[in-house]
Amino acid sequence: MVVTTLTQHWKMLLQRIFRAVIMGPPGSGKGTVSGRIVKSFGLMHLSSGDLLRANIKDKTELGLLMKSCIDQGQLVPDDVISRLILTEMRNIDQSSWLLDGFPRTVSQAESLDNVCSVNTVINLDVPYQTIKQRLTSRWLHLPSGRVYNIDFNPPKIAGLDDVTGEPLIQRDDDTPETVTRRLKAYENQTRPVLEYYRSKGVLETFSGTETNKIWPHIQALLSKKLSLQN
Ligand SMILES: Nc1nc2c(ncn2[C@@H]2O[C@H](COP(=O)(O)OP(=O)(O)O)[C@@H](O)[C@H]2O)c(=O)[nH]1
Ligand SMILES: Nc1ncnc2c1ncn2[C@@H]1O[C@H](COP(=O)(O)OP(=O)(O)O)[C@@H](O)[C@H]1O
Repeated sequence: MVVTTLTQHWKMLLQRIFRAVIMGPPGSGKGTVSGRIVKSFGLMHLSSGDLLRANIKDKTELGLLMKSCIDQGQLVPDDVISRLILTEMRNIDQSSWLLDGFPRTVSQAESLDNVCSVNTVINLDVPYQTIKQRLTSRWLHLPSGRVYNIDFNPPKIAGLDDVTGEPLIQRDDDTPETVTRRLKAYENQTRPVLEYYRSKGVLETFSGTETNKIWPHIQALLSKKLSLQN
């Protein structure tokens, strides 16, 4: 008897390449939902924030240059992040993928469009008040990007990653003042990207305050879209 896991099942269905983007303000649950999408559907996951933090941790020239920008709650320059992401995408261009945190400006969306078109954009619409509460209790496993929350999904052992047992950190840009600046940047620079994708007919918005309530709707949408395209 052939036993296939759920992920293998979706990988078999994903013979044609499916390209998705997940958007939403800081703390809306992009990383959390991405983890679930990867687990359920086997898409490759590329997170611009994880990539930037890996560069900072490794003290690359780019990381050192971008750190102050990120710590001040500003977006890094379009040309820098577009080059970084589009280069990384070459490693996964034979697979179906999910971009998390990119594009964040209309200019970045146009750069992506010059390379390929996106099938679906998942937009997490979570109230700012909910976000502010979540981010002060976010903990991160830097090497993997796994996120925890003291209230929502605490690690099994406080301060340690469930999988590796390595220490968790709090992000320098998760202070209340910096979160306010990041929300302003979202409002001014990223919200127009939603309109950009809405006009292309690929935007799917999910509103709510709890990831566990939003997730079944995202799961249903992706099951439908992935079955339809094969
Ligand atoms: N209380 C609560 N926290 C959540 C929920 N969903 C995600 N989180 C936490 O909120 C924080 C931000 O989520 P994350 O996925 O990192 O958001 P991102 O910044 O959009 O990638 C993390 O600490 C998550 O563990 C939820 O439904 N309720
Ligand atoms: N596409 C992007 N364009 C510009 N800056 C970015 C981009 N992605 C990430 N950054 C920078 O990295 C920071 C952290 O991003 P991310 O981990 O996606 O955080 P968030 O939890 O705010 O969604 C952003 O506040 C910004 O400074």
